[in-house]
Amino acid sequence: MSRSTVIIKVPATSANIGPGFDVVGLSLSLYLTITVRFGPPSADLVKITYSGEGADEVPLDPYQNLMTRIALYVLRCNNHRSFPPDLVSIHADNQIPFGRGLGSSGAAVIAGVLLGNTLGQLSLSRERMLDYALMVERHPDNVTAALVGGFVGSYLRELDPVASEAAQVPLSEVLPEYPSDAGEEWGLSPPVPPFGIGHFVRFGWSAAVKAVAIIPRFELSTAKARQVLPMEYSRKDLVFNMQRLAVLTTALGQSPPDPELIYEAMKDRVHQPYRKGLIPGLPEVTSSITPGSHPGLLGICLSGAGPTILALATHNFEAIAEGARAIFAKENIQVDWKLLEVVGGSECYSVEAN
Ligand SMILES: Nc1ncnc2c1ncn2[C@@H]1O[C@H](COP(=O)(O)OP(=O)(O)O)[C@@H](O)[C@H]1O
Ligand SMILES: N[C@@H](CCOP(=O)(O)O)C(=O)O
Repeated sequence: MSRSTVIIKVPATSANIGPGFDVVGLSLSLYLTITVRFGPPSADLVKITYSGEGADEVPLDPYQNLMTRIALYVLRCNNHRSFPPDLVSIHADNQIPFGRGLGSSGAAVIAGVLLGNTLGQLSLSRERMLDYALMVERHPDNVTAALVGGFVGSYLRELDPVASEAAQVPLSEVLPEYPSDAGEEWGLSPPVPPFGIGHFVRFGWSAAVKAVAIIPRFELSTAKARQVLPMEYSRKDLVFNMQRLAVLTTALGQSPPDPELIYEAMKDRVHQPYRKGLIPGLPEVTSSITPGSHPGLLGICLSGAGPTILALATHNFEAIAEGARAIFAKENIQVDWKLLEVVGGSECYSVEAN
């Protein structure tokens, strides 16, 4: 009898929430859902299919696809040479748009780690799975929120020199682009993650606070949006952000939420000012849509590396989204918008095979 079908469900995330660059993340109600089917052992390569976002552009070769490459990385770190012979197919149904600042790659990384854990029957702890994810996605905000869910703050532990060196391995070595005709020996000894790289805490979240995601119809890769950031910051700008982040992490859990406090606490001087050249209309959206002009709004910022705008609000969602749409329209940018809930973290469960 073959193993039960396994479902892996990973939420979208919005990172930074204004001042918390590379520190805070929020899991949101759009999902990457993977269905993993098993059957009689065979030498055939697993068949990958996609539906939804990115289906027409994502590689379906398991040695090229981000999710299955990560699963293979986890397997090989745990002495499994390849995908198990009873793995028949993987279907990914994806609601998270690519390259928009809603954590599609973070979700794919977490899905890949959970997949590797399932395929190898490894029983990794949640903390250990985070170590694997952080070897691939080096900023913890998206992957931690996608794994554990909610409004989450995280830091990377300072590692001892040996562990630190292991964690600095170039991504191309952690995740080699396996050639499709890769032999058995390819990538057999990948760098195993040090233990306890990432640490996190979940903050309170007021049930009254919803997320309006205003999603421009263009992609911006996170790598490109990180290249425009400076290497150094002034003390003034760092203090500006830290003061706001300290207030924000508690303010978003208070009932009723205070718009005056939150609007100011979602301002940022560490990443948004440098990204405005990549996202026409960004400064006007974040400065002219306010709790005064749009009652119900609490705060507004870039979602992750952009170009999506995240507006946190208690009501008046459509008017807020339409206000942003009008500003982007002046820049000839079309947008879609979605009202999202803050949700729990990733799930992995078995269902009866059919
Ligand atoms: N479900 C997925 N399966 C495979 N690859 C994915 C998936 N989701 C995202 N990716 C890869 O990640 C890229 C987007 O990553 P990134 O630039 O970090 O943007 P985002 O803000 O969406 O995370 C996509 O172009 C694609 O190559
Ligand atoms: N802190 C990162 C977050 C990137 O998030 P993504 O959803 O755009 O991948 C950054 O701001 O670069």
